[in-house]
Amino acid sequence: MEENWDTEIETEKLTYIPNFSTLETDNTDDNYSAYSNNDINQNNKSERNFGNRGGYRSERGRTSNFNRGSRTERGRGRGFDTNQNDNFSSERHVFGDNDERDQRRGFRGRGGYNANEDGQKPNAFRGRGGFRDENEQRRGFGDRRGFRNENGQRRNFDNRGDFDNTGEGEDRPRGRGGFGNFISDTDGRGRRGGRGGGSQYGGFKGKNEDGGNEYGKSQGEGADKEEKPKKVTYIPPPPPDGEDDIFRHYQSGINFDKYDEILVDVKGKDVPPAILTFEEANLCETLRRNVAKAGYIKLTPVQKHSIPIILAGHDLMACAQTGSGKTAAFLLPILSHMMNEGITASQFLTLQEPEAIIIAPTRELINQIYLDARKFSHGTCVRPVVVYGGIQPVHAMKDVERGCNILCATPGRLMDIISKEKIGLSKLKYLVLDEADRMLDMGFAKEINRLIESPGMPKNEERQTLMFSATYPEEVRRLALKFLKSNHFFVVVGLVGGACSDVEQTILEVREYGKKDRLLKILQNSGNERTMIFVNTKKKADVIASFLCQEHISTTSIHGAREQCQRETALWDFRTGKCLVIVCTAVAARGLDIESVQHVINYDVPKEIEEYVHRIGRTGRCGNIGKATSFFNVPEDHVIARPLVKILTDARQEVPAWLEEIAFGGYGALNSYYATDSMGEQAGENVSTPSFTQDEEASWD
Ligand SMILES: Nc1ncnc2c1ncn2[C@@H]1O[C@H](COP(=O)(O)OP(=O)(O)OP(=O)(O)O)[C@@H](O)[C@H]1O
Repeated sequence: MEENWDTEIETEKLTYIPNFSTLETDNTDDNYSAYSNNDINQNNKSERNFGNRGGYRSERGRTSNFNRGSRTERGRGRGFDTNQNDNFSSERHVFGDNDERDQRRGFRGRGGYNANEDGQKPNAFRGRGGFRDENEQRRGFGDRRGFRNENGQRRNFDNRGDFDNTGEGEDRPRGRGGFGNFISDTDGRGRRGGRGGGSQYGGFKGKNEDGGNEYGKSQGEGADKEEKPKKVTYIPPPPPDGEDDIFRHYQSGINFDKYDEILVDVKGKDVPPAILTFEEANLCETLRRNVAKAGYIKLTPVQKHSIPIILAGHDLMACAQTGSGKTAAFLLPILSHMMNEGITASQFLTLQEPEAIIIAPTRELINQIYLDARKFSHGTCVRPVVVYGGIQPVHAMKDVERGCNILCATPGRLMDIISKEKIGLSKLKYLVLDEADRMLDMGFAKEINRLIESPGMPKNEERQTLMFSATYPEEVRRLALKFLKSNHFFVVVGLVGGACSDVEQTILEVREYGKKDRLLKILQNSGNERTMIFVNTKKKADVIASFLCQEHISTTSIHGAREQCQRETALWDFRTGKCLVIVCTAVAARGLDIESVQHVINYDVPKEIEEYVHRIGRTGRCGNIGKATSFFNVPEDHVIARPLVKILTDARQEVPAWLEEIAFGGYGALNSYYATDSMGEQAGENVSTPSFTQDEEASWD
């Protein structure tokens, strides 16, 4: 989690400035996930790709995509279609058989990669120059490129790398070279097969490595020993400036008014009375105007109860269902205070002392909160700033120096910027932990403790501490007390940790080997629904995304091993509808507010029930309805059966009998399940081992 800021600054060199308008037409930087490598791309965009022989076999052993070209009959004439110079970018890639599009295809049976659209100009891998044989003659990706093998010979996207899916669906990584790093063995051989490998920027680490390799720390056995830490050069595009963009919002749904029926419990003494309208909040004129422009007419329950408590200067822990407006519940009273009491931070001081610090666990979420803060403070003198991992630190610091009243930050970057004495804490009045239970659990507790103990941090009694989440496991609630005043309030809208009642939940019993087929059927039958698919590992996210691309479903992915630029592009593609499907890890489970997500699919059921609640809460937001489908693989997921049944029951959802039996039938039920599974097969035959272990995305920041 700790980021090596010095390294980044020392080697600072701006190489890439994305521009969303370009990104739409030029996908060069959103190559598909792990394969993508801006490192390579930015220098010579045409020289990237995938080996036509490095194959990805489908579950039944058919070689469909990333084909082994000349080696297999079926493979001939197939491969990647890229209409543009991108690889694996979400939408344009079609992996099909011969058709007109073949003209421009890379990775064809014999042809290399005609990177240019017109096929005229040979970029690296054109003509017959694709991958040849194992003696490395006439191998595509010419010898000007990286990807050496373990023996130091240059190798590109060797056919021995990549993905071979053996028969019954175990996505088993093999591979020694090139994009072997895509899915590599645990032994690390071939991982990141050499300099220039995709792994440094968004490539994969092996199973036992942790996420977020934004500095390209290469640790695998097969890693090039000379490899230096990579600098972070990404500068996110400036947020949109026009009013239309700043205030863009989606409509609240038909169930918005039903929020009023949810019971609210406020624990604490002398509770300030709830407000019923925005007028009662006594916001200044500019804030009121901004609230109206944002499309807010009526308060949600968490807003009704939290705003007066915060305005009265109290500490607060608030729990309300996903998508019910918690962000505005803390932003509006903080801004209102600032407007009434005045702000002090001034421009062009190297040490900025913000009045408010907001922390959230993921980069994308903190950015979203920042955009909300920017929206509500539009036209005022309050200046919100955002800092998070994966972007050029110098850029972030310069932005802070321009003046910072509200600092939105991920914890690691926050601690870095404090230790660099760019941010002082002596004027801090509000400390907000969004997704508070996540911020206080094992993943981030150390950072939060360090923050609280930082020099200058006002004591509990001298600052206002606000915590928001849809879930609060009991042990976290106990931990939270340490950071709150003793007379704090606890607002509970509905049930603590309850799922959003506007999401229709379906639990399907699916074994590991059957998940792909099931997923495909669901997506093929669902028309054009915007869908988020959650898996438990970064590797699997890419595997499933490539599988869906192969099946002509425009898909992108977001996870901790992708470069920040790619993560943001993926999210943008999904938000704008360029890709209808996004495959995600836990990194996208919390807080993200994306319009019209109709369906959440838990391809893997998460290990913790809280994450389940947050994941399915990406749909059914702000009174809109949504649905969530979860593939419950009994051998792997039985542990979560009981809390899952509770969540379903509390949300008045149907509980399948088999799930109830597993949840409450004890070992007997499980044993009988193993003895004869639902398909009537004998014990053991179908008990799959997980393809991948869950790789905790602890370093989200
Ligand atoms: N009073 C309101 N009227 C209309 N829209 C609202 C109102 N309050 C919030 N919204 C909108 O509802 C959506 C969800 O809000 P928000 O992201 O704050 O939810 P949340 O409770 O923080 O969700 P999560 O638990 O997933 O983080 C946003 O698009 C937000 O702009």
